[in-house]
Amino acid sequence: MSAVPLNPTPPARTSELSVTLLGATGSIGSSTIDLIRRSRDRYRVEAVTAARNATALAALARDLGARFAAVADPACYDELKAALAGSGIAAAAGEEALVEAAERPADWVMAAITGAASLRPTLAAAERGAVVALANKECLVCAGSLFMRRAAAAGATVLPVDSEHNAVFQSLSAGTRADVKRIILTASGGPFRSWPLEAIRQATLEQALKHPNWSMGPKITIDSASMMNKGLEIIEAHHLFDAAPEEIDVLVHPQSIVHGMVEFRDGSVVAQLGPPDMRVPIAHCLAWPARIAGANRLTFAQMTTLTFEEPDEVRFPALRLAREVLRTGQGAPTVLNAANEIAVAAFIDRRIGFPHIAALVEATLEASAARGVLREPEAIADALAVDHTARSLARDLLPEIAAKAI
Ligand SMILES: NC(=O)C1=CN([C@@H]2O[C@H](COP(=O)(O)OP(=O)(O)OC[C@H]3O[C@@H](n4cnc5c(N)ncnc54)[C@H](OP(=O)(O)O)[C@@H]3O)[C@@H](O)[C@H]2O)C=CC1
Ligand SMILES: CC(=O)[C@@H](O)[C@H](O)COP(=O)(O)O
Ligand SMILES: [Mn+2]
Repeated sequence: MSAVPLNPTPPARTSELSVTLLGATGSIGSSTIDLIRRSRDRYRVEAVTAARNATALAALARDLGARFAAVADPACYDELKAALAGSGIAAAAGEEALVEAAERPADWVMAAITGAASLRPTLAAAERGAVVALANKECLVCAGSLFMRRAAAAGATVLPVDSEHNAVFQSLSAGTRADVKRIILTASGGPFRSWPLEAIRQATLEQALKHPNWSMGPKITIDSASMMNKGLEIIEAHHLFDAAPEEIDVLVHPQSIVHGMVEFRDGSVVAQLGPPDMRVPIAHCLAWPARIAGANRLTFAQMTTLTFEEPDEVRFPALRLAREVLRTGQGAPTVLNAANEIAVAAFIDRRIGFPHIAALVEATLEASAARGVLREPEAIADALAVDHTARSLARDLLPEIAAKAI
């Protein structure tokens, strides 16, 4: 294990930090804005982005005094432009507009667009040497080695926002990297943690969207229910902390109070605890290496139990698939992520059942291997080409998988 996150050298701070929020209208975006609103004199908002939520984005841009607002969907441009009329805030639309938002000169960029769509804008922020608060994990699963290499070459600072990785980042500072024995990511286990396999197979969309502890966007909430989220997080930890797969363990911890731990050579285990509120890790990244107010405090006296159990890869096959693609390497993680995005969208659209999510991912991995799609991406364009091919393979396989009784 070597020393990452990248360049943990505090950025030069002026009295005001300029920030850009990629995915401003989402769950992470809202939590970040809540923190910014509490100390308006400390932050200046450069740019904000969304996918299609133009009216909400315009309202945020006006309220925060942003200079630039962009939506991914060109069809939403007119709505954004009209909602920003007279504000002096520039409006833009399309994939390149998201990259333009990330390229604008903000000190700190929150990367909170869902999915591999985040890759190009997040990389654009990293490549100009910004401090990147990385909430999005799919960009590392899609192209982690390339992303980390290019961010390092540009002198970017990548701060992990994902609660487990933020906890590991904080815990790592208790020792030297050479003395780290293992990294432990905790998992809530999701809404189906204690369900028998037969019941999980019948799980509905409404049941899958009921996360026991965290309030999050729909895609990550479904990933938590299938435990694909933890699989993606193993791959995320591999890239962020340069950790070998066997150095990363997962423990199911239904209370979501201990977010991550690091075990050192001497037997010491250092953990970060906090309420299940993303404002805690976001505040850590926003002020790093200083500290600001984040969320409500933990009340230890009201905490009756903290429990830990091994994850079950039979009831949650997505975890096994993520471990397998990490061993396979090359383009396999890219395919896993792309197929999972297609599968989750299909489940949300009620086109497939819950167990078909992992089944579609597995079938797409097999088809990709058979067609030689799993080659190592040597450039971001290669990773995006693998992502593209995997998505069309998954779409082609979808009717056959949906018809299967699992
Ligand atoms: N929520 C959480 O607590 C946590 C989230 N994360 C990660 O952070 C990221 C964001 O999650 P979350 O905030 O929950 O997601 P949400 O669905 O709540 O928000 C996603 C944001 O990204 C925008 N967006 C979605 N798709 C695209 C696209 N294709 N192109 C451009 N913009 C897009 C949305 O815009 P619009 O509103 O227009 O749809 C919205 O602003 C994910 O990668 C997730 O895994 C990690 C740890 C915890
Ligand atoms: C808040 C956060 O970091 C999520 O990734 C969370 O961990 C999801 O919960 P699960 O542990 O159920 O996947
Ligand atoms: Mn997480």
